[in-house]
Amino acid sequence: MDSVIPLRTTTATAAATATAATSAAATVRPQFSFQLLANLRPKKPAFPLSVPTTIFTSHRGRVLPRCSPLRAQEDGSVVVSESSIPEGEALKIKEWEVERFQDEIAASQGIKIRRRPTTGPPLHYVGPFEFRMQNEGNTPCNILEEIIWYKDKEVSQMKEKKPLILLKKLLSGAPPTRDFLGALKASYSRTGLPALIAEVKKASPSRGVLREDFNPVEIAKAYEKGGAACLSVLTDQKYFQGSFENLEAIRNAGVECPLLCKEFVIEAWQIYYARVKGADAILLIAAVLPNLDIQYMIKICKLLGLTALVEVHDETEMDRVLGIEGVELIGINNRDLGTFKVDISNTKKLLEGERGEKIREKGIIVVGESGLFTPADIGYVQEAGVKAVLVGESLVKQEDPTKGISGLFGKDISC
Ligand SMILES: O=P(O)(O)OC[C@@H](O)[C@@H](O)c1c[nH]c2ccccc12
Repeated sequence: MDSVIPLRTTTATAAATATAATSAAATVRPQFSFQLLANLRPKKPAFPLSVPTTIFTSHRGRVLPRCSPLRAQEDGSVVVSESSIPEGEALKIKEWEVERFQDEIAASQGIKIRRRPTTGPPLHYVGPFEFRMQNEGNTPCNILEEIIWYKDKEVSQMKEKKPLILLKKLLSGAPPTRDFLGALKASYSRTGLPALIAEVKKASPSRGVLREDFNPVEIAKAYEKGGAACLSVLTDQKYFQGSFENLEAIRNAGVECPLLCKEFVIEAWQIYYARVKGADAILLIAAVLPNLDIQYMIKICKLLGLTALVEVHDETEMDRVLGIEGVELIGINNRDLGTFKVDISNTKKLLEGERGEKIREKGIIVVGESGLFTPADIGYVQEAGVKAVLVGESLVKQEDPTKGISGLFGKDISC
């Protein structure tokens, strides 16, 4: 007898349904079968909700059996034949379904970035040649999505080398973290100007290499001397030429400023890893993380003594983040990480009216991020309501980054 496998399932039901897939021939219909989930479904999904049968050919780089166990029916449904799905493959299918469910929750919150490709690269054969065809499901919609897909694979490999249990052991003897938020507040009261988070960044996908003779420790020391309240250190290797070694080296070189680990966090494991490598704060990007993930990650940060800088770029993200408990520090990125467009009036736009009111009521500190080059830019975002700024390019490019800081603020801000 045929049975229907719900394609959108919760984690709890995944294992049970996987067993169903192996034990019975089943008709797969790409629909919700739970009321609760139907409410979460976005009105206009950013990607097709139907399940492409090609997933069974390849999934997350792993090639599944080529003789597909699926047969298309006239009504558009797909029959899964009983004998041809080994249990391991059925579990992979379930895993895929759970991932799609998570993508749908994210999409319902306006998040366009998918955590992984929704279809594996479909294979086509012409004689002895194998072609990979691009489609919407296996092609990143923008650079941010490309980074996240790469990060997902990178983190899985890193986790295998350093499992959480090992990181927790390493943390038991780690020195305490420094107060990132406290340093920003103290600097603002001391200077009356937005506190500076100066960024140690060698390159970026939008600007290429910013500095050839890049010595992270020297740059960090120069920033500290110039009056930076905190530092931000890029740790992404592939797209920003950063590293965790840089973070560790700066921390071990006697720099006292609290350090922000500038990463693309998608899993809690990365927060533990950043802490082990000497971070005092970590970036959480709202364009990538659903609300529950942000809330849960903020709790982990508090547990580890880290400050969470939650980054937003538009009104939807700001409204989401303002509804999350425990947020103390919000960064407004003037750069759209999908298109690279920079517009510093974005900071002003997101702090106007009721949003600004709510931020003040909650005592949240706002950081103006990206595209700040002159004292006029600093004045503009301060006027808009920020108490801190995050600056990379305009400082890292200077021959002497210490002088770069006085140039940026129009005066010496060191103590
Ligand atoms: O170099 P700029 O334009 O001064 O920008 C610094 C910082 O805001 C930018 O590097 C940044 C902001 N959010 C990010 C998220 C990931 C990587 C980088 C970023």
